[in-house]
Amino acid sequence: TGNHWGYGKEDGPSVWHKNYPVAQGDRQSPIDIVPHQASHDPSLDPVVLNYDQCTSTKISNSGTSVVVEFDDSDDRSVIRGGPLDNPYRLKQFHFHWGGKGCHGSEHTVGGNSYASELHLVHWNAVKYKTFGEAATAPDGLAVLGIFLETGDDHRWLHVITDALYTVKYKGSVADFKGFNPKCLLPSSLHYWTYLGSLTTPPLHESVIWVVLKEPITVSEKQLGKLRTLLFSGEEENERTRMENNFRPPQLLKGRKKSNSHH
Ligand SMILES: COc1ccc(/C(C)=C/C(=O)O)cc1
Ligand SMILES: [Zn+2]
Repeated sequence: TGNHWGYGKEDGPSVWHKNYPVAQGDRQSPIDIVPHQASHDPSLDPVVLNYDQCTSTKISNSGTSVVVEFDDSDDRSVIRGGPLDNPYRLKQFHFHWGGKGCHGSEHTVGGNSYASELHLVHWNAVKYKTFGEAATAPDGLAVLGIFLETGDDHRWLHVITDALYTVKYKGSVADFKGFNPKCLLPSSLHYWTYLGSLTTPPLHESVIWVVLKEPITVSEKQLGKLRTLLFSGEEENERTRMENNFRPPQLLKGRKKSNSHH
């Protein structure tokens, strides 16, 4: 039932346009970010993250990624400043990653991809009443993208990877309280920004993207734990490991190169 999409040969990014024609729109994400072509915009303010009162509520396997949800009933956890005219409330974060040793980020930088990419999804609760409404508005969502490169263990990522066994199968949900995503930020909030879209169906062109220039470092072992998740549900015969759940870069279609805050 419903529009089943995924990352396989038959249901992957190359055929999403059949059920979601906006996939061929003129502000689709992700994109290849070309640093030297990114116009440096001195009027761009720093991005500010107020995650201090931020606490997670649950973790789930959406069938396409692992998602950590937040209580977005007030403005306790917001992103503001930068290219944003309002504060945007944190709703959830999720990851995209590759297979063993190969790349898995969605945005690329000068044609190079990272091992993984973390997306913190926020919505404009000043202008819109619900997340669903914001998700279809041109300035409805702000997604903070953070690249993950492989190296040493990340000292806090284990809090997430140690909980993955509770959400192995599509559709599983578990309590996941008290996690503050502040611990997943790199030291610098220097960023690129551009107008784009969701990178999974329904691919709404409703996202102001803020992609941090500095990656965080995680170990191959920690990434490997993401790959122990399954795309498939507990009742399915096929056990398909969750990996390569990333959409490749899309055409700029006349968009100006990303703006850059030093
Ligand atoms: C209204 O339905 C939605 C479904 C997915 C999403 C996201 C947040 C997609 C993505 O992360 O690319 C938003 C709304
Ligand atoms: Zn994403």
